[in-house]
Amino acid sequence: MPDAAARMKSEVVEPAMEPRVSIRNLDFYYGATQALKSVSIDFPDRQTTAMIGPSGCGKSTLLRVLNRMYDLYPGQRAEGEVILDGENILDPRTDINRLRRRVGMVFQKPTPFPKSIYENIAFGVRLHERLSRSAMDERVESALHKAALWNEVKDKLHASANALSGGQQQRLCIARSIAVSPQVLLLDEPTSALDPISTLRIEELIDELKRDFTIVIVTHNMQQAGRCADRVAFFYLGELIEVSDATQMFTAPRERRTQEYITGRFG
Ligand SMILES: Nc1ncnc2c1ncn2[C@@H]1O[C@H](COP(=O)(O)OP(=O)(O)OP(=O)(O)O)[C@@H](O)[C@H]1O
Repeated sequence: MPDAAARMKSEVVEPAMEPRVSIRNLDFYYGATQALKSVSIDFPDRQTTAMIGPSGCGKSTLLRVLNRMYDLYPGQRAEGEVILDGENILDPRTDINRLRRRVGMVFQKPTPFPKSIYENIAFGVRLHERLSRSAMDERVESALHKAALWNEVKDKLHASANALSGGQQQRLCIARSIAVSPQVLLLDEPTSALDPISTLRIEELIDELKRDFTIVIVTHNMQQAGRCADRVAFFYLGELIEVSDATQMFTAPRERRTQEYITGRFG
């Protein structure tokens, strides 16, 4: 593959819509190990971008950069630019609390707090806003509606979130993230711990949510990327090899390595 990665660095494929996030020449290091190499990519507003690639290629690392999660770990550092609404979020002066409200994240394994369903949502909202009791009730209900969970939990809002099924817990985690009205929603393999029916519900939900949010999803499942994503980015060994709209990516990828990966020849 002659210089495919090098070409990508200079030739950022223009998205069809205004980017919500623009990443330019992003390098990321775990101590001496470089996990991302000069990555440049745009995440368009109100679209879903799926990040695919073999284990260890840097997908989760890129998500962790988008909300500065790596800040919690000494020795991890990012260089380059990640522009969100005109602001480079890698700037040390960035208000991390505000950033995490603007960029929500949902993890592979559902991670509800050991609290009631209601409190799982209200807790995060209180970190950022002071709402009256009735305004909070409305916020909780609206987030649960948006996460397609309201009908299943409306009669047991004060029951423990731990009593929900795995799929319901994951939708609760999505409700918790969207309750603070983020601009970007990061989903790190959100269905890999779920059964096929719950997976389908989350995929339908992602389709609904992209009307309001910019969504970036990491998935190992090519069918899922094909079903959910408007655009797909293929990473290999820390480099962005190719980013295209989903149809092109799965029917006529430009790079040989992408084709080999999506047809299951490695990874
Ligand atoms: N805490 C860490 N310390 C050192 N190296 C790390 C750490 N976390 C990840 N890495 C390395 O960074 C690279 C990228 O890892 P990352 O988790 O981003 O890959 P990934 O594409 O998300 O993989 P997977 O699909 O298996 O989740 C890998 O080489 C990995 O070994």
